[in-house]
Amino acid sequence: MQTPVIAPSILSADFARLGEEVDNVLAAGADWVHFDVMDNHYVPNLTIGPLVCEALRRHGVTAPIDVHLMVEPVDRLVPDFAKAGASLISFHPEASKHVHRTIQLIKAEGCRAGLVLNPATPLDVLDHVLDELDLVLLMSVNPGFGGQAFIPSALDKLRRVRERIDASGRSIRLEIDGGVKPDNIGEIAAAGADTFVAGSAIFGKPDYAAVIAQMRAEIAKAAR
Ligand SMILES: O=C(CO)[C@H](O)[C@H](O)COP(=O)(O)O
Ligand SMILES: [Fe+2]
Repeated sequence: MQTPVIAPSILSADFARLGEEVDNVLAAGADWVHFDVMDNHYVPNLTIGPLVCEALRRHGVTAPIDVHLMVEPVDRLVPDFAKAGASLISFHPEASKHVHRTIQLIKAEGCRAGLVLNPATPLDVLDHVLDELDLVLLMSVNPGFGGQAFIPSALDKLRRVRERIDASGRSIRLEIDGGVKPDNIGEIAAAGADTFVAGSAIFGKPDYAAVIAQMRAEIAKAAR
């Protein structure tokens, strides 16, 4: 297993104090900042764009910023996020007319590229592009909102994507997003995830360090 990564979703942070919230969660042991971009078109919600990403970089955030684009169309925003300081950019195949081209665009802009599969998206979207990817992001809720319950069928899907990644021989991260909590993160890790997004489970508690430590302990237990 690659070194586990904990990527708190700032969707559940206090946006009025965003810089401080990100500083606090990174000081509490988080690895990446998961940055959810919603456009009220691909998903029925509206969040934040490149200006906020750039503001976090200007604030002094040096950790990887993991941009999850829930927008349609995708390509127009890729250079803006790259300039704003995104480290990874992931997108949904349904939102791009030319998935291979969008992956190449993200990489040409100097970012790592991820493809996001919704709960009902079949795995064959990975055919012909898996070798081009740095990350596969499996949604374990339908995209659009934080605080939803983990959909159990994501576990079997994780196992199947893990097999495909291992068979590819490449170091592609397998990220899970939606309803991840200390009490289910062990079985999620055992099913093959190595990168864990959690929004409400972390920002909904007063002690971020305690939740992150509990998550790491559960992941370590699952690896034994
Ligand atoms: O992409 C997302 C929603 O579309 C969020 O990253 C995700 O829902 C995280 O929130 P939580 O951990 O509260 O489920
Ligand atoms: Fe997300």
